[in-house]
Amino acid sequence: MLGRVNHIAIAVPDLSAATATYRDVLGAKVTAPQALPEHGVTVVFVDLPNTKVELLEPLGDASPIAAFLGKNPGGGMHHICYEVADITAARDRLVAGGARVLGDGNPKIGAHGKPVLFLHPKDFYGTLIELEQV
Ligand SMILES: CC[C@H](C(=O)O)C(=O)SCCNC(=O)CCNC(=O)[C@H](O)C(C)(C)COP(=O)(O)OP(=O)(O)OC[C@H]1O[C@@H](n2cnc3c(N)ncnc32)[C@H](O)[C@@H]1OP(=O)(O)O
Ligand SMILES: [Co+2]
Repeated sequence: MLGRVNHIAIAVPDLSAATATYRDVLGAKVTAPQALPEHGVTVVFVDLPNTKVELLEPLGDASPIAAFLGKNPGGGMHHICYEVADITAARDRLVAGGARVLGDGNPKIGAHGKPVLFLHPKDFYGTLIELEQV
């Protein structure tokens, strides 16, 4: 069911500072910020030879990552995104197996313009999983 790792996400308190660190200290290529109000975050992507790193900061006062940053004020690893070929088939298989799909269970369009879903971290060894249909 799982394909490539599409991205590893790091929640940060200050996206422009984190962008500057990845660009200037780590010498990486970083995309321009993308505001995603429907997801309550602003993101940038660090382009790497074999995957991406997503840096994200809260957007608006109902951000799903606010509590995470409250517990990790300096930032921290937030989620891993795996690619899947058929996100509804993956969701149905996961739900049948007892996994919790977050939100209303229907895929939403993510930063790459593709359908995404999130799986509860408590079902996957303390790791928030995002699935992206490619
Ligand atoms: C889609 C656009 C973009 C893209 O790539 O295209 C993105 O990736 S946007 C990413 C931001 N959106 C989301 O994260 C949506 C899914 N997340 C959620 O629904 C919430 O963040 C949730 C439910 C995972 C946690 O919400 P919250 O922290 O408010 O709830 P709790 O405090 O009750 O947390 C429950 C429990 O889980 C632990 N937790 C929370 N976040 C994480 C995490 N990222 N990784 C691991 N564990 C996490 C939290 O500490 C609580 O544990 P407990 O032991 O009970 O204290
Ligand atoms: Co993501």
